[in-house]
Amino acid sequence: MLFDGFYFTTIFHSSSPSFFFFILGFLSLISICGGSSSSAKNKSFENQQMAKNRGTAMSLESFVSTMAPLIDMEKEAEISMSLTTGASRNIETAQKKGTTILNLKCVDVQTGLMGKSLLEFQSNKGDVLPPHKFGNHDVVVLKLNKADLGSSPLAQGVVYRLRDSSITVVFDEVPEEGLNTSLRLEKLANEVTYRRMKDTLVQMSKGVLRGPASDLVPVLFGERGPTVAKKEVEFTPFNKSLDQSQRDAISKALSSKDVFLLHGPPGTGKTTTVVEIILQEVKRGSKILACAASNIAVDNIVERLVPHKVKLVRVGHPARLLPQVLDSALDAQVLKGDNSALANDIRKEMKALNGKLLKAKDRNTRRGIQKDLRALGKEERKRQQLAVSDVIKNADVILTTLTGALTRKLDNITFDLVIIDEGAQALEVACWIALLKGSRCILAGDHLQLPPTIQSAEAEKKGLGITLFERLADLYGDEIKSMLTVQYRMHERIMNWSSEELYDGKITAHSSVASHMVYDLENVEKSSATEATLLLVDSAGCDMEEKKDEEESTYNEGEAEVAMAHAKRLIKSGVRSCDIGIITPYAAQVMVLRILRGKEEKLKEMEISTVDGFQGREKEAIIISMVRSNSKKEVGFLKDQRRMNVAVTRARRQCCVVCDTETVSSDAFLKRMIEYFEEHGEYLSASDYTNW
Ligand SMILES: Nc1ncnc2c1ncn2[C@@H]1O[C@H](COP(=O)(O)OP(=O)(O)OP(=O)(O)O)[C@@H](O)[C@H]1O
Repeated sequence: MLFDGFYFTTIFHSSSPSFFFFILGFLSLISICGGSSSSAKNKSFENQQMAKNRGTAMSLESFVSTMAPLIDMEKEAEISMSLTTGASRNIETAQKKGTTILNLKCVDVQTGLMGKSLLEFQSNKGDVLPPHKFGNHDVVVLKLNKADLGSSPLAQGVVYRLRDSSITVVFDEVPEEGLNTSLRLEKLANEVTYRRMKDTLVQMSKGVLRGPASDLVPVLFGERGPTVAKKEVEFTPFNKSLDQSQRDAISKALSSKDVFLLHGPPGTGKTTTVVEIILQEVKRGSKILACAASNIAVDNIVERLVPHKVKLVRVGHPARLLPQVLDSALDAQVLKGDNSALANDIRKEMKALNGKLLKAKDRNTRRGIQKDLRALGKEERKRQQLAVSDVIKNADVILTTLTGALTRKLDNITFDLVIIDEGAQALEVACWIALLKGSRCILAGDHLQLPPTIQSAEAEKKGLGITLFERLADLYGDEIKSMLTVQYRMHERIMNWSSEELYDGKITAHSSVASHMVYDLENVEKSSATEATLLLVDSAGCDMEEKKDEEESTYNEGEAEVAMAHAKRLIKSGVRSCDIGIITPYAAQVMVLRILRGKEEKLKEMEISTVDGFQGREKEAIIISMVRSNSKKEVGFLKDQRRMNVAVTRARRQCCVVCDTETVSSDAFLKRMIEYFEEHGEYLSASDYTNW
């Protein structure tokens, strides 16, 4: 059974992709990016986006009053998608929607992640899990399979690992009973995130003008212009291989006194540059809060800082961290501290006293023990808090997700600099959680890739999706922004399409990648499959119409077969399956592709994902299945230029697009893309694969 295109169908009403501007206190929506016209080739998207408009400044007050209801809308939209409090009151419906996984058995229990319990679940039948919307780091509850809706859970945990046939969840403790029976997992709406954003808005409406960000707030709301050091800061790089655009950006960042935007198109070393900025700032004696919207982006920075022996701490739930950064985790460092050892001794003492209390018969003795226990409890909490604050105070760099920055552990800690990576993928309100803690900020990102995912179409329409990065780029333009211009991922033919369409042709390919080919990879032979850099496989006229599943999500079985066939050709020429990725805008198509992959042992390691799920990643060879093929020539959200930009730029050495050119060419932007592939790449008919 196929099912819903998940949120993508509901979130992105991209038949008219639009960006919206605020105008002084009133929410005024001005579309600056409607459907492309056929003569739009030279009208760069970047220019449209960057149309400088100082009139778009928005007051703090109007920001708060506009965002508060939008956050509520977004929260409601997320909750209505979840089972327990949402509209779907039936467990089978919830499984269909993907918010519950029924009929599970616990197949493994392990201890790890600083004393937590890792439980692995598989389907009772032992095969692939049913289609679901669970993702890494989601908060879930475990229940007996047959338990009533609304019944209390056996335990609440965090998703740690997801495989096609199993899901591993981290719990604080192993549930005492029920593990031997049939179980189900329910995904919870993440209300904490919304609460934290609302708390931040409240904070912004009150005392920010006295807080650490008091000088920053007026600049970010356009009341006062940004300032820079009189003399551009010179520096000796730690990373000797930085290119000129990276050096220029770092110098500009170090010279900025309040705000700087690092614009990093795909593969241009944005994180490399962020890491160098952090190292330079630490050298200057700054205390830095480094954040990103996602855990993985935060961990990427941690991983790259560790070899430089920076005093850093990663704040966050251990289940959400990459295993390789666990040593940097706050919990791990706290355990090593003196105060933590003391707290531990106190807990032992309390355990012994509790034993005595159970045996004590005399009232006075009992009272005395209880008094001691209270005092020890207080001391234990104090030592525990001290252990945490010792680590935080000692660190030069604290790294956490944006929402993680609201933890009590960071209360009253102020920073000289707040750095936000993936700044163009974070809600502005979420950015403010971190920004309120510092007097200066640097945002890194690319507003020409996909923006944050928004569940509520209405909230999106009313401007929730406008990122701070985008807003500041509009407000101040190049005054506060530098773009990285050398990319280290793609063959230049793959890059050129993106560079011309979205970045004014300003990107160049580094010589190490400019002409690299699939057949240059170890053990890969030259063949018709590996010789192409760009490959267009056309399904027009091949009877491969798209279909809709019962929840109106789109898939295309014919195209999926063709994408698989191309992957098999690559593997036959020696390409490792882990070096290939198939991406598609539609989640229903992901399911079709995964079912096909399940039939082929040699394709096991090949990743299949939505485009949105693959942002920030790369593969040697990428196969894009566009799905849309219909007589009305509807292309839906394929026409969002940012989504196609992300899709194509995931490829290092080969990008293969499988599509119905007759359908997708109805959109001018996609038509130009098809023409580019035809002109600079190879063209095959889908029938060349089906008759293979
Ligand atoms: N100056 C440089 N010289 C050589 N290689 C570089 C340089 N800068 C970045 N790279 C390499 O380019 C690759 C991408 O770098 P990085 O991960 O910093 O990019 P990014 O812009 O953050 O990526 P994404 O497009 O996923 O956002 C990495 O392998 C990195 O080592």
